[in-house]
Amino acid sequence: MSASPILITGGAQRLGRHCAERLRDDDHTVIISYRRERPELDALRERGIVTLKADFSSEAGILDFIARLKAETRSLRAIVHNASDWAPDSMGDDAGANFERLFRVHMQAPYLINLHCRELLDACSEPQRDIIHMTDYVVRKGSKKHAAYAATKAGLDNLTLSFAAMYAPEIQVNAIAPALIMLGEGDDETYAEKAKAKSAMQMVPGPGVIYQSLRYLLDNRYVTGVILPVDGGRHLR
Ligand SMILES: NC(=O)C1=CN([C@@H]2O[C@H](COP(=O)(O)OP(=O)(O)OC[C@H]3O[C@@H](n4cnc5c(N)ncnc54)[C@H](OP(=O)(O)O)[C@@H]3O)[C@@H](O)[C@H]2O)C=CC1
Ligand SMILES: Nc1nc2c(c(=O)[nH]1)N=C([C@H](O)[C@@H](O)CO)CN2
Repeated sequence: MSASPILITGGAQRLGRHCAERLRDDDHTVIISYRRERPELDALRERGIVTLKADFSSEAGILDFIARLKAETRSLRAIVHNASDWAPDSMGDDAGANFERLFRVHMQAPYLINLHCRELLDACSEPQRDIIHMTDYVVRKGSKKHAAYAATKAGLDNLTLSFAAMYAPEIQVNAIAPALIMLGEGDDETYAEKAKAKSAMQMVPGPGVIYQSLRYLLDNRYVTGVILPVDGGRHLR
């Protein structure tokens, strides 16, 4: 079992949960952050996954999480910035608040956690330490309905390059840029067919392809500053 835990933010469900469970299968110690308590968290706790509550919608909330993370562990093997809000653009009075909320979870939280938790990665006794940002294919093309989401993910994309340069050679910093991986609960067959048609592979692969990508980055000592597309060939359509 690796001595230093791997942190996955937003690990209570979907891709983050899948990766947390697979990391436990691969004998890593794991810490996840969650925003909302729910019964499903108990199964993760029963597997020895440490769950820390976190709300990244304010700087104070981000800094409070960092303080509690530092009280929980003295070192980290890796940090996976997975927490995210796929909120559509608002055209009403809350457009600014919507943008700010997405800025905080997609950009300010990774930025402050990377800065304040470098010491935890440096304290890891293993030769490789990683930071992985979950971005999105949409960074390349923008979005008519999720412009704030795409812009703040683009900021996270760029932070990958800055932190890779700042933290080399001790810490590797990379991003995974997915396109459609999992459908949402409310997505019907019509949406699914339209979404599948957007990529050359024409499929909804499920979270396994993300864990394969995370595993590649965690196991490769010579990759940093890379944005790894996992998008079924969206750019080919
Ligand atoms: N699913 C897909 O097909 C795709 C996913 N991605 C990216 O991959 C990653 C995982 O996707 P997916 O599993 O669908 O993500 P989810 O939409 O399920 O979000 C993951 C978690 O983020 C947490 N979260 C959201 N806002 C905040 C906040 N302000 N503070 C703290 N936590 C917050 C939520 O916590 P809680 O539930 O406790 O409120 C949620 O469980 C994301 O970064 C996403 O942008 C990119 C392209 C496609
Ligand atoms: N935080 C999230 N980000 C994204 C999600 C999601 O469910 N949560 N889903 C998508 C879509 O699958 C999109 O890629 C379909 O084209 C994007 N980001």
